[in-house]
Amino acid sequence: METELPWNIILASTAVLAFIYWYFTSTFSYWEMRGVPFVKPLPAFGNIVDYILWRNTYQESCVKIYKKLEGHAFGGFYDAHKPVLLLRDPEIIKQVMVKDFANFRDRNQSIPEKLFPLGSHLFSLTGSRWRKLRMMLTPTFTSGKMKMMLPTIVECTRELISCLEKSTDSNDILEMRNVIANFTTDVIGSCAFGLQINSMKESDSEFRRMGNKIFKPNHRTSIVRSISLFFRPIFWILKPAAMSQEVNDFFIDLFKDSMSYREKNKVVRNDFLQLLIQLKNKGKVDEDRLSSKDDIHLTITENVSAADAEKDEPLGTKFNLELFHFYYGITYHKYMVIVYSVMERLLHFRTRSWQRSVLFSSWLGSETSSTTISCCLHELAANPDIQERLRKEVDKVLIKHGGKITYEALQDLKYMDAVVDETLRKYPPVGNLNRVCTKAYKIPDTHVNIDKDTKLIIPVYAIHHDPKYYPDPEKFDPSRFTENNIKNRPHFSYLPFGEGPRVCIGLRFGRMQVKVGLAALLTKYKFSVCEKTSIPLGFDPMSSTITFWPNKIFLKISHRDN
Ligand code: HEM
Repeated sequence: METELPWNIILASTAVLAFIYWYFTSTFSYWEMRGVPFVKPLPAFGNIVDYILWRNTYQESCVKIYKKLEGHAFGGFYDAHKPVLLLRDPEIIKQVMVKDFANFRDRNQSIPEKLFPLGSHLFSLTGSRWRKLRMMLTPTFTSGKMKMMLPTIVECTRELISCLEKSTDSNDILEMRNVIANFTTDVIGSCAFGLQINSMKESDSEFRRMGNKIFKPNHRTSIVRSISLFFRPIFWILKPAAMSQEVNDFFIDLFKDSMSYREKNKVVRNDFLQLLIQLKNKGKVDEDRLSSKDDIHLTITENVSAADAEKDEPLGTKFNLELFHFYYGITYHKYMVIVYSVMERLLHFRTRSWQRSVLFSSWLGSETSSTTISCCLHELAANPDIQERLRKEVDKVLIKHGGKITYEALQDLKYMDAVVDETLRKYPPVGNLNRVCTKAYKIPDTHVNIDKDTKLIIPVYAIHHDPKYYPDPEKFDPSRFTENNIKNRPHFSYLPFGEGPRVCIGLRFGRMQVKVGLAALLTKYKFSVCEKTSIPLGFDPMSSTITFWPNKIFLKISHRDN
């Protein structure tokens, strides 16, 4: 008997397939129609197939796109099916990040607050609300405040050094990413929670375990991330496990207990928690005057029209916390989120000016610092001559400053500055900067118009590895950062902390933490490569679109004189 073809099913399936094909390719003429050079996309995956399939990081996908656009100042590509403009030329980058900042004020990280009221924080805030918070925050990042925090960080190095002692006796091989993350966790514990976490001794501490739940790249967050590239609402529906009540409650209780302990026992320390207590009791924090010319770097120089200023909404009670990073599993500014949420819960009902409390949370950016220190140790181990030169400098400077790591001693570590700069060049923890066009814009001297809401990428990692600016880019060479060599490069070819009014607000805290950690380690220990060290260093493809995690960094550690 002849079976009848199920035409209705065939037609329905064809329509569904046609719709899917249309959905994933309908935007693919976007750049061609605007006369913008672009990289040919693959249906559905656009130009980031390797990232979506976890074959490389987003930064590495951008390197491939950057190379394909060689010879162009900018060009288009597709994030799955979303058109994105990639900027290559330092002059255009400067134009977007500084000169015409008013047209590109926001990041592409904004979150619909109605849908997800806890999603606002300095990194993701947009428009006038971002500007207002940024202006409030800036005075808390002055060199005066940094100087005040330094002893707390130095204190944390003692634990690091003493715990490594055992390993050096037996010439152990250590996974340095983990060791350094313990150190930066201790810094956070101490500066933000006023606690001695002792992560080195108790690497399975609850504090660490909860932190890892949120920030470490994992399969769940990576799956959510990949699927939501195709269909955005998935992002809001499939919340990664990190967003659990357990994690929130843990940090909130911890913070509450530390605060009430201090108040009851009249304990005073130079840290974030102290500033929070000040805020709670006085309604404001004593602000430092801008005390150094560098501080001006952090202030907003953007011109604000009177109309814009009038539109300023108060941050108000709607101004809630950053939990967005939980969703993407972004390892960006570790623990910042925790403090945001803790402060929200604690202060929301107690003080009308609670919203100012978010100022201090931004002080907490340790993931980027721990990536920087561990990548730097990796390079120092692979380049023993550089390690030795740096150690000699540290010795000399410490002798000059009475054997103490002081703020002034850190300023004298000039070669270390070059080593850190070179580390941040080769391994910029934030591998791509992003902006979104907030007001339609014509790229100067071209016929190209950028539509409002277009996403822009500044591919920091790719630029830092472009032989045009950094010959032999895979070579670790701190001499690239002598005054002369810096002058000979276009300014916007080095962007580890971003640029313009949205430059990293914690850059000084980050650098200070990195330099203190390195100085303490080098005075005692020597690092060398071993059979387990992977050269070159690879990256975890599950890293987020913004930051990347290096793979494990195995190094041999011994006493410096061995
Ligand atoms: C080595 C350490 C660090 C690196 C490499 C780094 C890098 C960056 C980069 C590239 C940006 C984006 C800038 C842009 O879009 O132009 C950024 C933004 C930001 N960083 Fe950092 N960062 C570090 C440490 C820190 C620390 C220690 C904190 C806080 C204490 C911090 C807080 C922030 C905040 C709040 C923003 C958003 C600023 C805004 O939008 O106004 N960062 N960081």
